Amino acid sequence: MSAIIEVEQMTKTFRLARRRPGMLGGIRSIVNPELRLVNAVQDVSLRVERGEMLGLVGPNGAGKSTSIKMMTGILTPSGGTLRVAGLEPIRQRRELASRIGVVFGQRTQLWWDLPLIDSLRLLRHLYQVPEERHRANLEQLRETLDLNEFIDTPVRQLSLGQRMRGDIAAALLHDPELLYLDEPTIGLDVVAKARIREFLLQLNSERKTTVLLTTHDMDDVETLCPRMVIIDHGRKLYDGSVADIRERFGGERTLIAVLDPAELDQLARDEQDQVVLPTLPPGVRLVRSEGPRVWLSFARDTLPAHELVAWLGERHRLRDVTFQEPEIEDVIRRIYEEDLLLQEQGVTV
Ligand SMILES: Nc1ncnc2c1ncn2[C@@H]1O[C@H](COP(=O)(O)OP(=O)(O)OP(=O)(O)O)[C@@H](O)[C@H]1O
Repeated sequence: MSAIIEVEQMTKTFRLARRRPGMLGGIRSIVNPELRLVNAVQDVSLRVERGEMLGLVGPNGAGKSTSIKMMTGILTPSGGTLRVAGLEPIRQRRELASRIGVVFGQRTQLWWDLPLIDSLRLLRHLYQVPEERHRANLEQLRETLDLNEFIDTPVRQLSLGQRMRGDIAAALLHDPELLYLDEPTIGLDVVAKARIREFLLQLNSERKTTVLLTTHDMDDVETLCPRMVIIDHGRKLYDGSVADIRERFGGERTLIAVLDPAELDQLARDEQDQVVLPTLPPGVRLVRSEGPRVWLSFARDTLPAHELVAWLGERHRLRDVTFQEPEIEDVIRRIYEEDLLLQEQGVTV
């Protein structure tokens, strides 16, 4: 495989003038500004192979957008080396622009007052796409993104989901090898989100376009990205699969067992009329019961799931068992709230 993004120790420090209070302070701040440094991105190294779909996640202010802006040549890094599609983003910004597509979910690159189709035609000249290639791409994107019903509508009248589809089409008209998406599903309803995700999967599998997306929606990552990178306080804290992070920080699993109804009458009940199992292996808790169904919670490192099933099978007549993993959304929230990755890596902030 060959890398499309190679970033070594990318760093960005913003210098902000701190305003002193009061009128006199305001004047002093202009004459003799007191500077405050914001370490937005600190020593981030990242390698992305061609054809990958990578999710960049992290809490607000973590440094995701700043990282993407440096990788697209919009912002000059304070340190580190960057190569994207074999180019240096700042020095070869124009060349890079013709090789990558960028979508910022909160902003649009379309002309607000023009019908969508006019924007899509204008972009041909901006990116200098050969006419025939542009025509073929536009035709295909109209079809796959289902743009036809609103392509003659001015952009300002489009719904958020329609505008996002228009923006994605605009970013792909010049056949980029790499597509950056900054929060592509923000504010969209479930149907619109599903549509965008389906399209991105198709784009990646058919055209082999590399996709790098930032998102707060863990469903985006679970559906689209075999690999994710977690950034917090400007540092890369995790690089791996969603399954792995769930395994490491997922806390407790739940086993739902359906008992034989004939056995239910023989089991004790508590004051809420919930079934009480006489014994359970150490580390396993009965969380609740409903009819013949019991919910058992257990830490993934206390005992393997199959052993718990075998243990129950020896003592009860089981009709069915299913497992529930913690929602990835909850796992990630715990990681942010409890600074789990920062602590693990001994980072103090
Ligand atoms: N132009 C700027 N000038 C000064 N500080 C900035 C600038 N842009 C970003 N920052 C600061 O850099 C840090 C990282 O911001 P960034 O926008 O990259 O975060 P993010 O992970 O994209 O957050 P969000 O999920 O909220 O979009 C924040 O502390 C932010 O206030």
